[in-house]
Amino acid sequence: MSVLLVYATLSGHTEELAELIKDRLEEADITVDVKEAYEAEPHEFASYDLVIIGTYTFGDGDIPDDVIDFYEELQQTDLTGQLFALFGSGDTSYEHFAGAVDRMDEAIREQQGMLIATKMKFDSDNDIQETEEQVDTFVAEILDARDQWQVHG
Ligand SMILES: Cc1cc2nc3c(=O)[nH]c(=O)nc-3n(C[C@H](O)[C@H](O)[C@H](O)COP(=O)(O)O)c2cc1C
Repeated sequence: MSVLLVYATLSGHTEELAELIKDRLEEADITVDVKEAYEAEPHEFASYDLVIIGTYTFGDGDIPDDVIDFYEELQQTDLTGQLFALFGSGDTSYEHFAGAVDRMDEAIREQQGMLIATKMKFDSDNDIQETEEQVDTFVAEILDARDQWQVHG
């Protein structure tokens, strides 16, 4: 079973989350390839059982500039049968908390991709304990859905 984890970060929160998620998955003997969004290509998704995408949010709940090319390409890719999990770092003081995660969710659904876990939004104000608890919940849901990966993998 193999996972592609694509992330984008500006100040490091999403990168930290990506590392925690990767570590937890590797502890469960899952191979994880990590790429930043600017170097990832949606046409590679089909080589993986699961694609995890993590993004921060910029502007007014928007996809950040360094994710735009990846996002637009994803919007033009047939994602039928492809499995995803989504997470992102944001700040609850903004009107659209982690809005880029919702934009990504919409794009994946429009292209017939499927989310296997509840999308996870992390508040950058959270302390490490709260963050680790959320990561554990997110990864547990992904691991619980492993049967679905095997069907598709
Ligand atoms: C100009 C600007 C706009 C932002 N807009 C939003 C927003 O609309 N919603 C949100 O949840 N966070 C927003 N943020 C907060 C970042 O998404 C948040 O700090 C996040 O943790 C950054 O992740 P990173 O450390 O991986 O770069 C904004 C930050 C900046 C600097």
